[in-house]
Order: sequence, then C-alpha cells, then structure tokens
Amino acid sequence: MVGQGKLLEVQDLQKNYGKQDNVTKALNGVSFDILPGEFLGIMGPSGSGKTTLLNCIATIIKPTSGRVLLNGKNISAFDSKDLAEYRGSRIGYLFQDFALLDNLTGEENILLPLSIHGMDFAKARAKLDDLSSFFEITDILNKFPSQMSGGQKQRVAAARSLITDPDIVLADEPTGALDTRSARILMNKLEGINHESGRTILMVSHDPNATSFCSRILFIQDGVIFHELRRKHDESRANYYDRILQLMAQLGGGSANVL
Ligand SMILES: Nc1ncnc2c1ncn2[C@@H]1O[C@H](COP(=O)(O)OP(=O)(O)OP(=O)(O)O)[C@@H](O)[C@H]1O
Repeated sequence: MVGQGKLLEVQDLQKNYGKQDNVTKALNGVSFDILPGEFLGIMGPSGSGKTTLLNCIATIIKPTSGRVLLNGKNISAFDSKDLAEYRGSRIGYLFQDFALLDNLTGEENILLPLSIHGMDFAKARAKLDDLSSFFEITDILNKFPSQMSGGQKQRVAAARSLITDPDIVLADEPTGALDTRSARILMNKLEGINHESGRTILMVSHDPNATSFCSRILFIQDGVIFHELRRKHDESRANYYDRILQLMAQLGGGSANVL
C-alpha cells in the first residue's frame, strides 16, 4: 500500500526560480521519506535549497514538479478545506526569526493557531499549561515579545508550533538567531518533545551543534541530497557531533565551516 508506515514522502521534488535564460534550480530532484517519530535534520551550505525544500513541504511555495505525501496523501491535490487543515494544524512551523506577533502576549501568540481554527477552551488551556511548563515559559506568558529574550521568544514559538498537535514540526534554522546557551536549551527541549511524545521533527540547519540532536541527517548541495548520516543506537551526542564535523570537513575540502 502506498505510503504505509511513512509519515512524509518527498518524491523527486524540483523547484526552478526565474525563467528561460535565467533559471535557478533550487531543488533538482529531491526524494526522501520520514518515518513517524523521526527527528530528521537537513544540512547544507547557504543557497543549497534548504528553505525552498521546507517551504514546498509547508505549501508556502509550489514546486515546479514532484510530490509531497503526508500519510500517503498528495498535499498538492488537497482541496481548500484540506489545505487549510494541513497548514493550520497538521504541520507546525518554527522560524529562525521566531515570527511572533509583537502586539500579542506570549500566551496569545501560542493560542493563535487554535483561535484561528476554532478551539475548545478547556482543552486549549490544558495544552497551553503543559507546553508552558515543558518549555519553562509559564512566568513570561503575559509578556510581549519585546519584553522577552531571544531564547524565551523561540521557546514561545516552539510551544505555538505544537499547540495544534501537528503530525510534523518543520523547523527552519531555529537556533540561527540564538546564542550558544539558548540554542542548547532549545535543542534539548526539541529533543525532549521528540523522545517523550514521539513528535516528528524536520529541521534544516547548517549548525552541527543543532543537527547533532537529530536521529538522522540528510546533506543537500545544489538542490540535490547526496549523503545521509544516522545516529547509532546509544551513540553519545558528542561522538555523533564529531562524526558530523568529520563528514563536513571531507565534503568541504578540509573546512568544517562550509556547511
Ligand atoms: N524567490 C526566489 N527567487 C529566485 N531565486 C531564489 C528565490 N528563493 C531562493 N532562490 C535561490 O534558490 C537557491 C536556494 O535557496 P534557499 O533559500 O532554498 O537556500 P538555503 O539552503 O535555505 O540557504 P540559506 O542557508 O542561506 O538560507 C539559491 O540559489 C537562492 O538564491
């Protein structure tokens, strides 16, 4: 049966920007699957197609060709109702720059996806309490984003991405705007969400510190996936991190900073 056991299937995805004599092939035939409960990382240098890939999956942009299936269903064949449901509650999105609304409090930002799609107040409250406690943001829920640190903003954004119980969280460089300590706290939390609730996460990043929390990493360059690294059973994060650095050094001709 098509799609059995796979949460997300990306099949031969191509995305061209521009026209005729000035085409950028941002994605040039990308295919991979994500199993339920995976924490998948996508690494690649600037301009390799990471955000384009995530945005095709999120239906923010339309691929030139290829398909994305969620639970065996082709998302580009969704009618407007299914598409609204997919965007609003089947996927959660975590952005590098948080994308919180400045004129809403932390609590209002977190509840926003539910208020748009209609919510059961008691259930929403219980979910908000759980997520706030998990992300240690209970005492800043009444603050506005301008009154929060970068790390707090991103943990509020992470809670917002999970409030609808999405099938998958799409994270685009979620540690990109954070200092080392805040980045580590956030990644520990995302790992916790993945391990404890089995939440599936797809994260793009060029930071090996961040991707060393992933169970599997795909490497992309010039719109093509060309390598895969898996964290071994019981492998320490430090060891996995070293293997990522080694691979980056090999791939980048000796520099670990190229990705
Ligand atoms: N709207 C657009 N119009 C034209 N070209 C674009 C557009 N968006 C992205 N590109 C090009 O597509 C390629 C892939 O871009 P993309 O943003 O997906 O890369 P990325 O890996 O996310 O990069 P970064 O790590 O710098 O964010 C790049 O060459 C980029 O210049």
